[in-house]
Amino acid sequence: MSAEVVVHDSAEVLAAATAARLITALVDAQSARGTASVVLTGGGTGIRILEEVRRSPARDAVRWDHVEFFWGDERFLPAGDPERNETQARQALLDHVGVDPERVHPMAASDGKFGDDVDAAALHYAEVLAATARPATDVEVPVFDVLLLGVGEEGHTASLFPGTPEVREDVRTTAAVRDCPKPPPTRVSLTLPAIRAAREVWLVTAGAGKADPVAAALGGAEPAEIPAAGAVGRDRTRWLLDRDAAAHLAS
Ligand SMILES: O=C1O[C@H](COP(=O)(O)O)[C@@H](O)[C@H](O)[C@H]1O
Repeated sequence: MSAEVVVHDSAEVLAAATAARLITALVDAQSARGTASVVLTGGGTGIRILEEVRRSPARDAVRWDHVEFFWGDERFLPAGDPERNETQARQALLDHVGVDPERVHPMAASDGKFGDDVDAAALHYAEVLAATARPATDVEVPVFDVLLLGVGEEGHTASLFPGTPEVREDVRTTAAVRDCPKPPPTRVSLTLPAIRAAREVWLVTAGAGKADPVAAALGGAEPAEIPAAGAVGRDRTRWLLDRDAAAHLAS
């Protein structure tokens, strides 16, 4: 199944249009199944999308207390640290809509019950995912309706970086990641098998610095070299880009 590519004029339009898509996808999932399940991403574009959802009057079409929230990756920092993806997502959206705290599933913080043991934190998140998995899935994760991902300048997605053992992981659903080239160095990430279990994977990125990894991923790069190339959904894979990020795609 080939990926869909949508190019918007600017990073602002990309964020607003993706927010509109996300609201619609959540409403559609709730109409079909009662609840919706979304995996959030960090990064500049990912958080801007959540801010656009917050600003949209259409956000009230979503039953936010019937949305299950997960994260694709987390920076392993103390709770409430401004660099944590969870902190940023809460400030951008989750603190402003009526979420059910029981349905919000952040990855552990470095001052939480596992202390600074990032392996234990990653293992625990795999257990959280398995606990909400449906029996029908072959990978022990919930069937995510939409899994949002960013793309790094070197091709990373979630916290799966090029040339690392974590991007080659083919059994476990989460990984502890150390020595990341992008700070902070210690993180927890979903693995590619967990990402590929989602119904829809949306890779959302903007800026000229992303043009090379985007072109490489869509040109068929090996996931071990460009991890974003390995992020595909069961039903749909969407690349949502601004013009700068799409600049090196063949027209
Ligand atoms: O560190 C991270 O970076 C990526 C990409 O972020 P961006 O600011 O370059 O868009 C993001 O996808 C990931 O969740 C985050 O932890």
